[in-house]
Amino acid sequence: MTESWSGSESADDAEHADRIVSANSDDIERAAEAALRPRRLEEFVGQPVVRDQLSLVLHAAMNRGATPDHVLLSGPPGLGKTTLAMIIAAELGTSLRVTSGPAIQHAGDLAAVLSSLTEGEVLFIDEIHRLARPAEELLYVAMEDFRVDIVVGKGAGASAIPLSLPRFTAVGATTRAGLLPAPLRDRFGFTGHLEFYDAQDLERVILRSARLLNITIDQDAAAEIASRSRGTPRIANRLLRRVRDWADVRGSGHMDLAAARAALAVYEVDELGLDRLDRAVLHALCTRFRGGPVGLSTLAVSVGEEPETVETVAEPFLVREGLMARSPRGRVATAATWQHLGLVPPADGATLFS
Ligand SMILES: Nc1ncnc2c1ncn2[C@@H]1O[C@H](COP(=O)(O)OP(=O)(O)OP(=O)(O)O)[C@@H](O)[C@H]1O
Repeated sequence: MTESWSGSESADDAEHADRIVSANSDDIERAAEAALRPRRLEEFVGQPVVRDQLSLVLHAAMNRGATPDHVLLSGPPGLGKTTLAMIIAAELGTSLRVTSGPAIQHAGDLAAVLSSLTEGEVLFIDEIHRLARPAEELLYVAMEDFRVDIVVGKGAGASAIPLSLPRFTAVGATTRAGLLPAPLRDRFGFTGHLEFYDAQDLERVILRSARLLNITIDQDAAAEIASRSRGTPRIANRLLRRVRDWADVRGSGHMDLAAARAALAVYEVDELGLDRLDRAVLHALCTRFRGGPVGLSTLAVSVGEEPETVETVAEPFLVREGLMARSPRGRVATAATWQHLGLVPPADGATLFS
């Protein structure tokens, strides 16, 4: 399988990839991740529903000697969409071409990529929801009719010359499936939704990565890292590397439970996987605003962050874990928030006891 890359990070991704519990990654981390990617479907841990459905789609097409339907993979960052795109190409025994929505500025950029495809190749379009509209329209036709219309000339004298394309499989990845226009969504014959991983599956991801990195790790240490990894393999692998650093420098090199706990304490990742920013937000909510409700901007200012950072970086996980609730009047602490911080809620507070 060959692979080429012409992508770019979104501003959002680059900005927050330095957080140890960020689900995003930067280019340096992607290099470290490459060695840990499962290469075949059977190595891909967890996500049994998507794995099974995808296996059927691929094998049915292979049995018929046909090119599989286009595949859309949706789900939060770091759950394995890029990995699955690579696996699809490997299972089909073909090569993978990689691009991304933000890397394609003009329809012509996409036309160039499409016209260089060879028969049966897989074209991976990361962040497909960020494709420019003219490129999107070109993609509809390419996916449906395996054709691009090259426009020659301008204005009234312009004409379109159809160029037929080899049959290919498009694999789109998106963290925001809801932003995809329906005509584009409809051209994918199969959509796989990746879910957050449970602790057992993350433990398997960690044990597998440890094997590949030649690290010996106790099972309870792997379980400890898994339980702090926010349901995300990318975070699990990152925490594993940080625990290995600790074990090598301050420990005996062996990764046991004590080493895992000590390392994660150094990196300020608590037992629920919250980091310093998450805890600062919750602490301010409870101690400065008596559990809320408080507006996002006021809350953000109180922790010295931009509202957007609190909203996009800290809040989704806190809400998912039931540690914060949104109400029409602002952000509100829950019973779990007070409990996690070891604080007692005020008797007349607005805390949600759900
Ligand atoms: N099911 C899995 N089994 C083992 N490792 C996995 C699995 N899913 C993801 N990983 C690991 O997690 C890392 C991140 O995965 P990947 O880059 O595929 O995520 P992504 O969903 O494409 O993220 P993004 O949306 O940021 O592009 C990879 O290094 C990969 O090794």
